[in-house]
Amino acid sequence: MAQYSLVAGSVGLITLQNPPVNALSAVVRKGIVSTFERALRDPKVKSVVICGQNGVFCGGADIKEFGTNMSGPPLVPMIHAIEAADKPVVAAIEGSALGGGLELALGCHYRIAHSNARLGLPEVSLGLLPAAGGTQRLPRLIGIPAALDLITTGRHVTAAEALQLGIVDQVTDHKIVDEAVKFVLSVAGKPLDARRISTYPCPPLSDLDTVFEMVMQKVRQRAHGAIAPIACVQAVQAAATLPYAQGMEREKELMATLFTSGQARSMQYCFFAQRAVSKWSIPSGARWDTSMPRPVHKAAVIGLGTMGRGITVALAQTGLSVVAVETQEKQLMEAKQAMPGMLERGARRRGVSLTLHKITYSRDIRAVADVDLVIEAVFEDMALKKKVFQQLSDICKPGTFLCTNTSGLDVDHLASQTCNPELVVGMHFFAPAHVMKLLEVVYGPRSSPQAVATAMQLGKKMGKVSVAVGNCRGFVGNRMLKPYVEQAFFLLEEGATPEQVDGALEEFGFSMGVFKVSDLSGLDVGWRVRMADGFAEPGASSGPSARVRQGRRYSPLGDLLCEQGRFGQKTGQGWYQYDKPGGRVARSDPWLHSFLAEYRTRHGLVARRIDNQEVLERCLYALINEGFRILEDGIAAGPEDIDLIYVFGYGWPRHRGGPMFYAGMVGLTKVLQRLEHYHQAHPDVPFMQPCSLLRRLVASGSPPVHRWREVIKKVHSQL
Ligand SMILES: CCCCCCCCCCCCCC(=O)CC(=O)SCCNC(=O)CCNC(=O)[C@H](O)C(C)(C)COP(=O)(O)OP(=O)(O)OC[C@H]1O[C@@H](n2cnc3c(N)ncnc32)[C@H](O)[C@@H]1OP(=O)(O)O
Ligand SMILES: NC(=O)C1=CN([C@@H]2O[C@H](COP(=O)(O)OP(=O)(O)OC[C@H]3O[C@@H](n4cnc5c(N)ncnc54)[C@H](O)[C@@H]3O)[C@@H](O)[C@H]2O)C=CC1
Repeated sequence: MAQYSLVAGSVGLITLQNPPVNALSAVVRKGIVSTFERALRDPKVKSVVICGQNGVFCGGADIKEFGTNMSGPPLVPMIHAIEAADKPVVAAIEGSALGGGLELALGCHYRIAHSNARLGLPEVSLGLLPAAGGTQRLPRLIGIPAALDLITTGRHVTAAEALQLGIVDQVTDHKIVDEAVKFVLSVAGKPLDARRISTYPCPPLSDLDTVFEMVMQKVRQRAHGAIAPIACVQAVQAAATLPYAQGMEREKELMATLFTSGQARSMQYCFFAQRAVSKWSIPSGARWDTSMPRPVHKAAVIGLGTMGRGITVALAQTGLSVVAVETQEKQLMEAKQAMPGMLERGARRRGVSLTLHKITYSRDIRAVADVDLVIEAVFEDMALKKKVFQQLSDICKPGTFLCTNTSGLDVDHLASQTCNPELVVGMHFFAPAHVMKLLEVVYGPRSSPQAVATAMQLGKKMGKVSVAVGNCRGFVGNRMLKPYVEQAFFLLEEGATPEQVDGALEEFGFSMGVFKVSDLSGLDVGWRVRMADGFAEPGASSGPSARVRQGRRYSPLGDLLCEQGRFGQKTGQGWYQYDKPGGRVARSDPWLHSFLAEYRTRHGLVARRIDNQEVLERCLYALINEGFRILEDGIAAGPEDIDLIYVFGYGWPRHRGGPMFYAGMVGLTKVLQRLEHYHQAHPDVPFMQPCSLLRRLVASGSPPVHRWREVIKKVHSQL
């Protein structure tokens, strides 16, 4: 709703009230319309201030309403009425003014912001565009280039930047409503014609066509198949080239296309999934709202290689004191040299000033004696990690949480090396750890609720999307990767090329295909895992039995490349070739193609033409099938957890909502049928055998993804 009061004798104060973010639900819109009409009618009222309750102006349209039959007064005429009023209207902005919230403010004649305010048009991240005049008013107010930047990226700006851009007229540190009232009294009687943004001409730009061509090209490249950013450019182009009324028509048309698209549904699902996973619960019964995290003031990182450096930076950025331990002098020196630059670039990326960081370095693990939490990031070697955990258990003060960044080793096994296994959890970061948003918090059977809660809270503080997952080989993300990569290898055996497989995945929306990613992270990583699992064996990659391991189909292709020293980018050769070791630009490698041809001949395989649909179905459905197994095993609490892990950790396109949501969009029956088809064709590939949970869901009528938990619960209760 919207509350109305008369203040200072002549100012109508409208307060949006819809906790927690004063979203513009039907009731709120109704409240604004009726209170505004009242203010206009009342002769005592000479001016109006619009503000939000509880320190937030407005978080925009009510996203929950999007999937429903929307009722109540529409936003566009409401904002027009405000702009057209003959009494001055000031938006008093504190906290967030986002989406429809900012569009409402742009309809006001003046905008005053508290210095804590964040403003933005984030609709693009929901698969939409700012369709309450945002695409038409913002370019008229701040110019085309700045408006394109804000609208196509959805980024939020601080009050200071908003002032600089000309979005707000004044920034204050004082009480926002008091300042707004003072301000509106000071402008009483001034003509309002020049304050109605819709009447402004769009600031001219020379060579408009070239500007839009270039922007469109850049946006298309970044979009990876998402349609909203492109529609955003088209809408701003309408603002630049058409009269306001026609621009509004174009905005509406483009919005209608986006609004009903599967992409918008997927992205809105991701928005709510992100909030849902923070409300974690685990099989022991521990939950986010009943488990108290312990404060962490001082942390330690053991091992300053690729991951340890990133984790140290991410911890230091939150203001924590960090003890960084590395046994190798050379690694320690390199880390000390690299980290200031990482911190500086991080501050720039986040738009904050670089503060003094409290990192101390040591080669001696005893330096961690007084910390509250340790994150171990030494080599992926169980024997070494066990030793480190034994040492930590001896050295650390009582109650210190001991966390491991292992990519997939048994967290419980590590916990059993310590005197207090309840203090042990996995904190699985993704490379580069100071940039990537995902954190898997891995609980073992003995992890205490407090340990899980502390790791989840620390992750949040570090700006991560933290997902609580159970302990199994590879946890959620890497476990699902195995069948996906395996299918990619099989496709090469059957006639595909890395270029084709990557091309199909990139067209689907991944920023990089599976082979390019392997080259980037190092082919030796997977090779070591396969050796540890007893799949890859030295000398066993050739010969007639090379393609069968442990009674199932196996492809030794990755092992063969590693045996040749082709580890990917780091060696300059992998599935592609690079201009030098460490090179970044993948080029097709004729050697690899001959190697594949010889391999097929040696094993009596006849290359066939494989279409992109088969590539996608086999790679993605194998991965999705494993996702169902993970749900069945109770390793992930729900499909949202898996989806966010893939969106934030593995480059799954957000506009496709994550693998489990995508399965629902494709149709569970179809996914099941195709898995059955591929399993029949490849009976020696266990990953293709449809999971019984998938069968169960199909038998229950393929409920929408938000209702899968009911079916999963039933499955678990019958175990
Ligand atoms: C047939 C075709 C017809 C086509 C015509 C279509 C007509 C439609 C016309 C509509 C035109 C309107 C255009 C428009 O205005 C579009 C929008 O405004 S879209 C919304 C844009 N806003 C956002 O994206 C902001 C989203 N929110 C946030 O970023 C953060 O929540 C925020 C920074 C505001 C606060 O962050 P934080 O303090 O960390 O809190 P949480 O994120 O945890 O949120 C708390 C709580 O609030 C819920 N929530 C937040 N924002 C919204 C929202 N806009 N709507 C609904 N609910 C929201 C959030 O889910 C949390 O609730 P939980 O219960 O905990 O999940
Ligand atoms: N590299 C990646 O992309 C990811 C790696 N991980 C995991 O993170 C861990 C570390 O991986 P990376 O950083 O890639 O390895 P890395 O090889 O780059 O670094 C490991 C570092 O640990 C140091 N070290 C070894 N023993 C030590 C000890 N006893 N005390 C202190 N330092 C010691 C080494 O000298 C080395 O600098 C592994 O468990 C790995 O599986 C997890 C996610 C992603």
